[in-house]
Amino acid sequence: METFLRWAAELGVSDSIDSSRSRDSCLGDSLSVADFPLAGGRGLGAVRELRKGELVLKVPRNALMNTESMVAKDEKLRNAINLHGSLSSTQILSVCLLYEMSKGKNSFWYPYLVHLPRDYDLLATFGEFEKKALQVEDAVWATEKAIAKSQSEWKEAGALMKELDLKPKFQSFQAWLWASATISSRTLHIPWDSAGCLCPVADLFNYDAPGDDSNTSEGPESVMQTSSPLAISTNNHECLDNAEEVVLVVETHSERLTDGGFDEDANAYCLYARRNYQLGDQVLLCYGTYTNLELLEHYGFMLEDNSNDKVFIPLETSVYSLASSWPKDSLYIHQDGKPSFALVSTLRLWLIPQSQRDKSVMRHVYAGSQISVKNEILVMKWISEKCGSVLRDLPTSVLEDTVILDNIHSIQDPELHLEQEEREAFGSEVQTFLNVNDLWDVIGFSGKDVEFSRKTNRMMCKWRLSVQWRLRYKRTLADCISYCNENLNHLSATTKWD
Ligand SMILES: C[S@@+](CC[C@H](N)C(=O)[O-])C[C@H]1O[C@@H](n2cnc3c(N)ncnc32)[C@H](O)[C@@H]1O
Repeated sequence: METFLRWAAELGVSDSIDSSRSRDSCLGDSLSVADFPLAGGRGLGAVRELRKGELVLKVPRNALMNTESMVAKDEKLRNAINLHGSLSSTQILSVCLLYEMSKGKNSFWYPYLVHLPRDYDLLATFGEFEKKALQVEDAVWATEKAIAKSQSEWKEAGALMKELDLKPKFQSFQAWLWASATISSRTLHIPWDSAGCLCPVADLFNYDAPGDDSNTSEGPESVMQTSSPLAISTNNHECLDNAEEVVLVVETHSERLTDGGFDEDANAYCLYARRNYQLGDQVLLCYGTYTNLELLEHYGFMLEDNSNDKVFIPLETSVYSLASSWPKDSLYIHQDGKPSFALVSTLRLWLIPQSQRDKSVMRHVYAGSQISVKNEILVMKWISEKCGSVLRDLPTSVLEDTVILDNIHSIQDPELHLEQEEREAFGSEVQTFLNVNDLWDVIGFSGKDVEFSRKTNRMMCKWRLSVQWRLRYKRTLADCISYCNENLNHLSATTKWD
């Protein structure tokens, strides 16, 4: 890491206001590399108090790794790419990255490349077992789509990789998955290439979800390359009774979701503090607004506490056609269990007989007000029953998933010795994992001095992510049922007095 930080300093990467001073490391004045086991692992910590909006890192253009900068240093690469103009800019960047990796120590970016992760947990890298462990149809489908997309992009890029005479290991699908995951999870946005750029040192910032502070942040634009689908709103639910307020929330949320960008005048990537930090705090970057499934797809992790998470429940086609005023993806349940403004409004309308959908009813619906207590009871009952039926149809319950996560933890813990009875009590999913990986003997060893293979470790990490994701999904549905039931109690009390 020291060699890398010295190399970066030589290129002008700096976390200091006085970037003219020559230094042994590009960090140390504002930031340092540290481990944050509970929030992204390796990341950047504050070595002093940082003020919101303050410039914390500058990476000059000559350090950025993008198609243009790689091609400029290599004529063979330039000529080959010119022959394959039909590939997307992301495919070309992936090939360039693999080509640069294949140069080993001869690559200009070698000191940076050796510190890239070896493995990723993005959906496209999931095997059959981990994919199935997601359980929820939408998530399984998103995984299949991500895998199929990677495969077809890899095949399309095959001719260019052959042209470059890459060694077979750099042409393999495994290598392609690695390169495209590196690009998906680490590139920053640049105006001149839609594939973005790899930005040494700046790609060590871990993720902070845009929260309440995002709309008042004074820092410049946010930066991560992967498109950030803007949420309709993260907290519009609180505005149920005022449709105008909802519009305001949507607008302010979409205003500022970023913490830096390429500065033409400075000819450098500039990163700013998105809030105040104390000495030792992890300094984070907002890559955009993502649900947990999107975080898994583009970055290979999820957040237990993600105010941008959304749970979609199956709705009748007639509900969607009624919801023409709201996009389909606005009909969801917030992570805290509250149904979205659009979902509640649409159901209010859907659950009232067509003959009664007059102007005054429509006005109530669009203003976010309840139509009548009777209608509101139907809405809450409907949502609660739907969530219940989704939960019942899934192969495991919240409790079973909690036990499976504990089992995964025990299997991963090198210190823990599992007694025979404990092993025999494993459920069928854990047993399948142990069978597939031939691990029954290994987990019985005291102190587990036998190490798992890299493949087993990777599979276990992805499996754990799948279980965490589906458990979070189920908890949201369970919280939604509680929310509806509370409302129902309140509404029935009201009707008693009517
Ligand atoms: C741009 S890199 C950040 C630096 C990265 N931790 C490293 O060691 O190189 C993005 C990756 O960091 C991890 N990450 C970032 N933020 C995270 C968070 N809040 N929780 C868990 N993992 C996170 C994910 O693996 C993600 O794909």
